[in-house]
Amino acid sequence: MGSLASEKTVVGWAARDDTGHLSPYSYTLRKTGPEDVVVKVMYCGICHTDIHQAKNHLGASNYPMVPGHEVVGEVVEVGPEVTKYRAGEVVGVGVIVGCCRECRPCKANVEQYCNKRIWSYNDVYTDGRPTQGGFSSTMVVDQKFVVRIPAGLAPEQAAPLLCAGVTVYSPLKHYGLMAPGLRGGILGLGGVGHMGVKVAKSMGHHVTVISSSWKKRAEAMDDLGADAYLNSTDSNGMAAAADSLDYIIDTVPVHHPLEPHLALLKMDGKLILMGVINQPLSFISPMVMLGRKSITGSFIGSIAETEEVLQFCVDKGLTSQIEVVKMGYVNQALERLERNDVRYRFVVDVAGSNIDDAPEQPAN
Ligand SMILES: NC(=O)C1=CN([C@@H]2O[C@H](COP(=O)(O)OP(=O)(O)OC[C@H]3O[C@@H](n4cnc5c(N)ncnc54)[C@H](OP(=O)(O)O)[C@@H]3O)[C@@H](O)[C@H]2O)C=CC1
Ligand SMILES: O=C/C=C/c1ccc(O)c(O)c1
Ligand SMILES: [Zn+2]
Ligand SMILES: [Zn+2]
Repeated sequence: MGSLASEKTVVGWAARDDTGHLSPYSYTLRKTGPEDVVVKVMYCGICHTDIHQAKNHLGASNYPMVPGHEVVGEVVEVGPEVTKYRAGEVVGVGVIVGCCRECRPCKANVEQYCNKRIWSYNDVYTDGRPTQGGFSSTMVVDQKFVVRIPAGLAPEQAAPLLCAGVTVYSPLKHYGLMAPGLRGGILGLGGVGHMGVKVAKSMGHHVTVISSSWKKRAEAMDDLGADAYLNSTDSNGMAAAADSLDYIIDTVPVHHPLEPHLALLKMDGKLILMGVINQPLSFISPMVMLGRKSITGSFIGSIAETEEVLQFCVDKGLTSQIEVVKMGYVNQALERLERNDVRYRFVVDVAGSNIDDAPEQPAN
């Protein structure tokens, strides 16, 4: 309880420019405010968005930038008005750490859609400081944006649920796509996609993985439990699967054609875009008109949905498939993620990496 007497200096691993290379960086955290929770980071997942941001794919990156938004840690201190958490509890932090609390999305508890949302990194907090993410020893976060990690979930397992997990859960819930027996497609079998297979299977769906090669076929079917597998470059297989899916969760992080995937949808089917792509995607209008199909997008999930997906995973005994690495490996991990060489999520063991001892690297 109580607030820190002074600002605390911590070490995070920051990108200094659009090479996206991370190196140790010292910065100060704000003093613990009345509603703040101080989180000692244990684990942080690596999402493809961390590459987009560190490498400035969206043209809005500010440096130094400490990425990381799948954060699990231990509460080490709370502000005097914090009611939800106590020191010693294991908690999670995701993509959003602030919102206006007054707009329609905020009032509807879908604060991720608030136009005044504050991102957990590459943003500016209400006190004017840059926000910094979870590849750091410590974060200070408003209790509203902190979730409890339920008993029965290992902290490193929980990390990918805070972005990848809720990102697939939220649109399935919102669009009424949780009913058993639905036929779903997961386009792009990476961090988000593999959670898509697991969550959709747990809802009782028939799940087809749509991948860019044959490489992941055996693991998709045998390890993740997918029911069918399509290689999007196999036009015969794609044609045979036309008009078969109720929805597709599209996680591809680069420009790609939509029409071959729209053709897989049944009447009223939904193509749900997840990938952050800074170039226009295109399709001819009959591809959606002749079948009343929809193309939509979805952005992570709310804090309430994050709590729900964590409990959903406990209840269903659902785990993420992760490779745990130390912070010293983070640049290799980012490179491997970018070249599609991870099954399926890297999680950095931040607490086990002694990052406070690392000498700071000069900015380039
Ligand atoms: N909307 C939202 O709220 C969220 C959006 N995202 C975004 O979703 C996208 C996917 O994220 P994530 O799952 O972490 O990414 P991953 O890199 O883990 O997975 C992406 C998958 O897309 C496929 N792919 C096809 N072409 C490429 C390519 N050229 N380079 C890399 N992968 C390719 C691969 O699957 P295969 O081998 O099967 O073809 C790959 O495994 C990103 O753009 C990310 O920013 C992430 C989280 C939340
Ligand atoms: O990984 C989570 C963030 C996703 C995201 C979606 C859209 C967008 O414009 C971003 O900058 C990030
Ligand atoms: Zn993410
Ligand atoms: Zn708002």
